[in-house]
Parts: sequence; C-alpha cells; structure tokens
Amino acid sequence: MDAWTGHDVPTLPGDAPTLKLFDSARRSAHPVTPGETASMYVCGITPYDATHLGHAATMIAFDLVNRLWRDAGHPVAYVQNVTDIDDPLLERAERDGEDWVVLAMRETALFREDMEALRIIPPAHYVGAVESIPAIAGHVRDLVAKGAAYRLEDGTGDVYFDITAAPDWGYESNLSREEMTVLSAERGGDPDRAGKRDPLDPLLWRGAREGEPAWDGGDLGPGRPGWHIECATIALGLLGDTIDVQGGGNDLLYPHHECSAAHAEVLTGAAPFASHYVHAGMIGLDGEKMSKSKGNLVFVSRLRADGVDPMAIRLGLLAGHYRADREWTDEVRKAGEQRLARWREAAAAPSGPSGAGLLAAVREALTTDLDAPAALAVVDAWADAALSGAGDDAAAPELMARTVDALLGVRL
Ligand SMILES: Nc1ncnc2c1ncn2[C@@H]1O[C@H](COS(=O)(=O)NC(=O)[C@@H](N)CS)[C@@H](O)[C@H]1O
Ligand SMILES: [Zn+2]
Repeated sequence: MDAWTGHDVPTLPGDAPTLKLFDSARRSAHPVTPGETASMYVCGITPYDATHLGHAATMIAFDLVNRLWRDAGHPVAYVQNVTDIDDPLLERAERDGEDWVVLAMRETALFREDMEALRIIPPAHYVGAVESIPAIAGHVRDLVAKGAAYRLEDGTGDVYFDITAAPDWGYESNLSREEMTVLSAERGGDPDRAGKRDPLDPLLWRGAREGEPAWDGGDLGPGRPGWHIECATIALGLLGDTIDVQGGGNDLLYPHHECSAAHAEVLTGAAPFASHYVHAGMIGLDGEKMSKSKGNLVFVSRLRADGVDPMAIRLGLLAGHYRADREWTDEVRKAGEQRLARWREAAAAPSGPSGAGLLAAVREALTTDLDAPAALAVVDAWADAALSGAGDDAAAPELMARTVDALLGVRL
C-alpha cells in the first residue's frame, strides 16, 4: 500500500546527543542505541473516523523520533500498518450501510492527506492487514505447530494464542491479571469466551462467519486475522526479529502491544521484540479520550477546512508532552496559531541570539524523551529576544527556521 508524499528535511550542523526514550516495559527512560539503521514500527489507523487529533498527536510523537534519528545520522526503517480488516471497521461499515472496502480506502486516503499537511515524514513501508493475510496465516500455522496456539473445539475454526508460551508474559505492560482482564474486555478481547485455556489468550485467527469477509488460511480453513498477530507479522516481515521502537498510543500498551510482542518472540525465539516500547498519551475532548466510540472527535481535515494552518495544529499538539493524556481545546489551537505567527516574525528578524546555542538547546530538550514543551519554550525565548533586537548573530534567524523545520517538523 502506498504511504503519502514526503518532503525535504533540512540537515543541521553539529552533532546531536543520543536520544533517550521512556520504555513502558522498564518504566524509565533509556538511551536508544540503534544499529546503523534505526528501526521503528508504529501502529497506524483502523481506517474510519480518520484523522482525529488523537491520531495526529501520536503520529507527530513518532515523527519526532524519526527526525531525531535522522539528525543523528541514522537511516530510519519506519513501518506503519493500516488495520483495513477488523471488527470495528466491519461494524462501522454495517452501521453506515457502506461497503467496508470503500470505507477503508476513503478514510486511508484522507489520513494520507492529513499526514502530508502535518508534514509527517512518511514511513518507508505502509502496509495493510488484508495484503498481509497470507503471511499472517503462515505465522498462525507456525504458532499452532509450535504448540503455542490452539483451535477451539466449538466448530468456529477460531484459533487462540496460549499465553503460557510467552517467555515473559506481562513484562511490557506490568499489569496485574485483574487489570489485564478488564482492559482485554474493553479493547477487543474476549476473556469470557468459553473453551479458551486462559481468559487472556488472544485471538489469532477468526474462522469464517456468515456475512463476514473471509480469506484462505490454508489448513487453518477460511477466516480472517486477529488484531495483534497482524502487527507482529508486518513488523517481522519488514524489520527483522527485533526492533528499536514499537510505538503507538498508550491505549495499545495492553492487550495489543503486549500480545504483538509475545507473538513475535515465540515466532522468532528473539526477545525482547523491541528495545523500547513507546506510548503516546491520549488526546481528549471535554474530559474524555477522543475516540470513535465516544464520538467526541475533532478532525484535522475539519480544522484545515476552517482555515487552521496545519503548522498551528502541529504546534498546538507539541505544546503538551507526548506521554501526557491531554485535551485539545480552542485555547490550545489559538496558542498554536499565536506561536506560529510569532516564530514566523522572528525568523524574518535581521539577527538574534546565537543560532548554534538555540540548536543545541532544542536538541537537548528533544533528545530527553521528546520534551517538546521545553523545546518550544527555548524557541519562544529566542524569538522574544530576536524581536526585541537582542543578539547579533545574523545567521541565527535562518538556522532557527531550519531547526524547527528539521526537528519539530514546523515549516515557517
Ligand atoms: N485519543 C487518542 N489520542 C492519542 N492517540 C490515539 C487516540 N486514539 C487513537 N490513537 C492512536 O492512533 C493510532 C490509530 O488508532 S486507531 O485508529 O484506533 N487504530 C489502532 O489503534 C490500530 N489500527 C492499531 S494496529 C494508534 O497508534 C492509537 O494508539
Ligand atoms: Zn498495531
């Protein structure tokens, strides 16, 4: 599947400090030490109700990681999926009386447009679940052959993963069984399903049902993939057995990322699947997480249609720490617009305080677990000084514009 159109990313002088990121498994921040090429898998949209500001915030967070790795000289192998087959998508298509394939294509196209407008660097590989079904079915068969998965005896053809096969089940989310059971039920799992060895065992393959799309699963029989194995298979197929960063919003920590990592580790024998499990905070509206089910969605395309500069949206979202659950409000939007105008004014100043000093301070902030609020404050201070005539570095305004473009993705 095609990703979206990229754009030029300016290069910057000097060296960048090592990126440190908070790892949910270790519940602390650690330096990320990629090999020559840095590898990242970020969970993309289930293509309906795209692109709300929650999607945008999470994609911006991992865009910062991409930009910082490039700034440090690493090529980046970035893979993102589209869950273009899954229960929520079929349910929405059903509700709207629409063909689920058309719904998925339209929403994915809108997502691509919004990602371009927000200047998110496109992933090297943008992969749909449907196009991955043969590989996913192969991995499910492998897990059955390893005794790490089993078919229910109720004639549905459903196949589940046996969590006792996971080398260190729960190490990523650090949750209790009670917490896992609650979240599993809330987020697409079926802890009450009869016949499972363990209520927490996740679905790998859903046998064909009347009125549902189904694909050939070889000796699995016809059916469609489970959610977590989709992301394990796509990541393994394109990035190898272990990766530097597995990313997404914190709503994915459990069960989705815990299960994806467990599936990958049993399939390859390599652990941990990711050196850093990185989770972005939830963007809310009126005190509720912005989500389809709640219908409290603010869309990037709506704001753009209302004339809001996408760079102001980006600055609004960057004003909060990426791991913080936070609200999108009109005040956040206004602050983003004001900051954008001020920075554009300052970039046109004849001179300002040291450009090299600004660059070093922005790098320091962003490589410290993506502290964008600190980075924005540094640029604000530089802009105030430049606009009050302080500083005599005539090259600084141009370097400031390149810095915020390359590292924050904000084109002034
Ligand atoms: N309110 C929100 N705030 C921040 N990030 C969000 C929010 N809602 C969803 N996301 C993130 O946006 C991405 C797409 O979300 S999604 O459309 O629900 N799709 C999925 O979670 C799956 N397709 C992942 S494989 C995920 O990384 C998810 O964690
Ligand atoms: Zn995923």
